[in-house]
Amino acid sequence: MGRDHVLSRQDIEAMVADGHAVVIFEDYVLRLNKWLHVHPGGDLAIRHMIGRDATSEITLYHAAHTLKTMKAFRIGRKPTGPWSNMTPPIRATTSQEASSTPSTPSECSDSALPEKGISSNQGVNSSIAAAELRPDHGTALLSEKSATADNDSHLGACLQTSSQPKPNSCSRRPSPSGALLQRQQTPPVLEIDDEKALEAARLLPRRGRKQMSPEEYTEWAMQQHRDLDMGEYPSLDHSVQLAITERYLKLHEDIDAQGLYECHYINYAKEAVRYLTLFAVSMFAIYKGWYLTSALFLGLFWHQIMFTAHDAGHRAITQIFEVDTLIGMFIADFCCGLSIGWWKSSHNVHHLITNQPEHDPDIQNVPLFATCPSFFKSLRSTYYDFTFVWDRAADMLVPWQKYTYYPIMGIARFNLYLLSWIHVLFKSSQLGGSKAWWIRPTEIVFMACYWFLFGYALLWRALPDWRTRVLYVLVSHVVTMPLHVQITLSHWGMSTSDLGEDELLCPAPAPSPQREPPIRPRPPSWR
Ligand code: HEM
Repeated sequence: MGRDHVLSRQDIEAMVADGHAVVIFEDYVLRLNKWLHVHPGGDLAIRHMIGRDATSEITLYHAAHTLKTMKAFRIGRKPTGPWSNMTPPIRATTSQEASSTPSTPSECSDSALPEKGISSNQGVNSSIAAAELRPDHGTALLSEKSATADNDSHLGACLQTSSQPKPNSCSRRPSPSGALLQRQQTPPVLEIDDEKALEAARLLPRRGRKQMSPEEYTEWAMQQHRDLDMGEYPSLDHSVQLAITERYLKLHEDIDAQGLYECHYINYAKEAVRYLTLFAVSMFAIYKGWYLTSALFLGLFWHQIMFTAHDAGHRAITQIFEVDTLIGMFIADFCCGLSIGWWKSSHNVHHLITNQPEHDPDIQNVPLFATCPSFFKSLRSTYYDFTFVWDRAADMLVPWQKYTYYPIMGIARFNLYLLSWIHVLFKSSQLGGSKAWWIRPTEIVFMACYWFLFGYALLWRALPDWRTRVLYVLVSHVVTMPLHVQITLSHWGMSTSDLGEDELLCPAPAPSPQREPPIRPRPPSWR
């Protein structure tokens, strides 16, 4: 079978079901099984795209010469017409949670159900799908199943996988023009076994919050968020999402035409002067014995220079993978003791699957903070391959998060040291070895240099006593707090609802310097 042979949707679905890493890129189907573990962008970046049209993501993240090499992975053409995204297997366990339908009256809402008994294993407002409660509660209730009975067919249609387009509609979100649009893809069919939970979920809106069990409350709160998003943001209808993509592309073209993507290296030179001044003042203060002043300026130096590390991590300075990674490594690992490899691997996943509680490492902070109700049930992180259990510590700490947030941000840098070392020492780096083989060993050397210079030469040799050393460490690290606050506040306040595979996650500009990779285009300005 030639590489130009058109594969049917069924063929592609079968390959995904058989565990093949298959993605769509432009008109072609790529099979990346052997590439997954050597991919310089990490295997998770690809796993989140399996069964999806990854044209935007691939175009955005790769250099022009890399894009040309993609041909080697072609196994055929995709069917003509727009590709309806499947749920990647890595998200399959949580896709049930994405199967929400608006709880406002619609053919799929409670009001469309028989008043009593809902008979239906099938006909539950899928909000309960997210009530995949903790196994230790013995209430992991939900399983995927096809709709069977004829009289439930409508309700079943409300709960189909997004990879199984059905003519029946679940979505009743208005289009920007105000017309009711039909969702082309619909969420999974679920079987609910536990009558109590079923009934509880059905009654949620009618009961006071205080009367709810923790599981009911969690489910209710998650549904509130989904409802809010369904009302606030553009319709999930394919044409609307496509229009958003086109507007992003237009924006990209305009920015490009105005030369705003061009990297003016002189600006980095000016930045460098600023960084070096801060560093020089810090060293001068040490020389003079003004230790806390020195700590203050060292903290300011770390705070400022990380912005350039961020650009380098996005390959946004020279656009050459090796050069930008080396710049990032010098700044992050050598000057600041933090792993750019860790940052790249987690930050790229963050941009590919922004603010989805199970997948985006940037919002996984239980037991210290919970940024959305999904964390109230124990949640497995696909990034850390670790379950964030909602335990007694979370029960105690999270209610106080509005008070603990700033103090914890003050010492957040210590956590970054820890994550960096865990990344370089214990994880077989999530950036695959092909083009990135040298990153991990170089990082270990650079980070060791940092600790030699900061830990030994500065703290141990240059400072007079332990009291000064402790104060120096605290002041220099707390000064960087605004950086952590800025980053976390800009993310944590945004929507975390998973609205399913129809939601646009990525606009599609081509690689250019000084630009952020894809984000969820959630600002209402697109309406
Ligand atoms: C689902 C599809 C894919 C996604 C989402 C993806 C994502 C990424 C990401 C996030 C990076 C890191 C960029 C950076 O650190 O600057 C990267 C780098 C890279 N990826 Fe992929 N990738 C995909 C498929 C592929 C394929 C099929 C190839 C095969 C040629 C490939 C080859 C590379 C290379 C060589 C790099 C290093 C940067 C470069 O040279 O452009 N990727 N990718």
